[in-house]
Amino acid sequence: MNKVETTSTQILHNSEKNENTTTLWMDLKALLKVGIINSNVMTAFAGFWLALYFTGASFTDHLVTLLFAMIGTALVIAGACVLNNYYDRDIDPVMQRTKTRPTVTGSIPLAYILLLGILLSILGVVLLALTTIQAAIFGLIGWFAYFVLYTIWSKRRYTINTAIGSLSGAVPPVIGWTAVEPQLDIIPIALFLIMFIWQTPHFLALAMKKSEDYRKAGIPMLPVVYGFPITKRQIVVYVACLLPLPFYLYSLGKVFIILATLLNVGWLILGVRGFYSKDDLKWAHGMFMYSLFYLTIFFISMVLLTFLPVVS
Ligand code: HEM
Ligand SMILES: CC(C)=CCC/C(C)=C/CC/C(C)=C/COP(=O)(O)OP(=O)(O)O
Repeated sequence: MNKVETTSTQILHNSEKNENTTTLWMDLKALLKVGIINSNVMTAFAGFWLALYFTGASFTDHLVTLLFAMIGTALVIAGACVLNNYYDRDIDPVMQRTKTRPTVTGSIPLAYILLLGILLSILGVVLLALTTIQAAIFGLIGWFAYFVLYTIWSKRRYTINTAIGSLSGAVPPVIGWTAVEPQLDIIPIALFLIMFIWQTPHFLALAMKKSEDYRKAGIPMLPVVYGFPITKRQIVVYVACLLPLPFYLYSLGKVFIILATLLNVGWLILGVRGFYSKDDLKWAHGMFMYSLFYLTIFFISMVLLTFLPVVS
């Protein structure tokens, strides 16, 4: 084979290989739900950081703890997400949003996916146990709440599935805190409550957008069973319940309280406007996008504000 032919064959082979590599990477990202893992590790880090700050523990003395806590949290969440996708392999083909997952396309053998979910979960809990036993226990609680109480028990049966799923998503900040300070106090409890309440508007807005998909898959999300008006009311009530919660974090200072309250009031105004909106799906998309903006600003500002000379 002459030089030119070899080169062009190689280019073709490399581009196919590259495509397969990209496809495998995209499959793994979808399987692990990397977007949800990243943001849950962010809330776990905030819990970790605030534990250092309020106990006066040194950051440099806790570098290994930080590594085990963050990687452990990511792995136990990844394991739960992989097992959730494995369990939902019968309904995911029905929904536009989930039908390209490897559990549906078969691009990764199901046996490997099941094994991966189990191994990631075990490894994650072991790493958390290397910080404190309390962090490992909360990791197990989050895993159980997500994979057993939400995915297996409530997701396909009850509209309250979202509140049950929220128990799991509220655990990561507590994992981060207890990796440093096994004793709970008002700070991790407030972070748990904020995450618990935040998830319902975050998800119900999305459930409105995807309600036809969920109806086809037979999943009893609130907007599927009771319609948009009730869902909009629930979303606004939950957002209103966020208003008092930043005041439990008063020890973070006035700047944080003002910022967090502005975030809450902004979300509430956007929520109430939904009662007068002509385009429910556009409004729901705005509420969902605001939930991600809220989460990021809320948790990053908590950490950054501890660098202020005096947290006033
Ligand atoms: C009841 C609990 C929750 C439910 C039902 C839920 C559901 C969802 C769904 C279905 C999506 C769309 C994913 C897709 O496009 O395939 C999503 C996206 C997202 N969720 Fe949640 N979620 C919950 C809790 C959380 C928590 C606790 C966090 C973070 C701390 C979070 C962060 C995100 C992020 C960052 C995205 C956008 C990135 C992505 O699509 O991967 N969610 N959520
Ligand atoms: C410590 C620990 C394990 C914490 C769990 C953190 C976590 C994964 C929170 C998200 C919870 C949730 C209900 C996600 C949606 O699943 P879904 O099945 O409704 O989403 P899908 O339709 O996209 O599959």
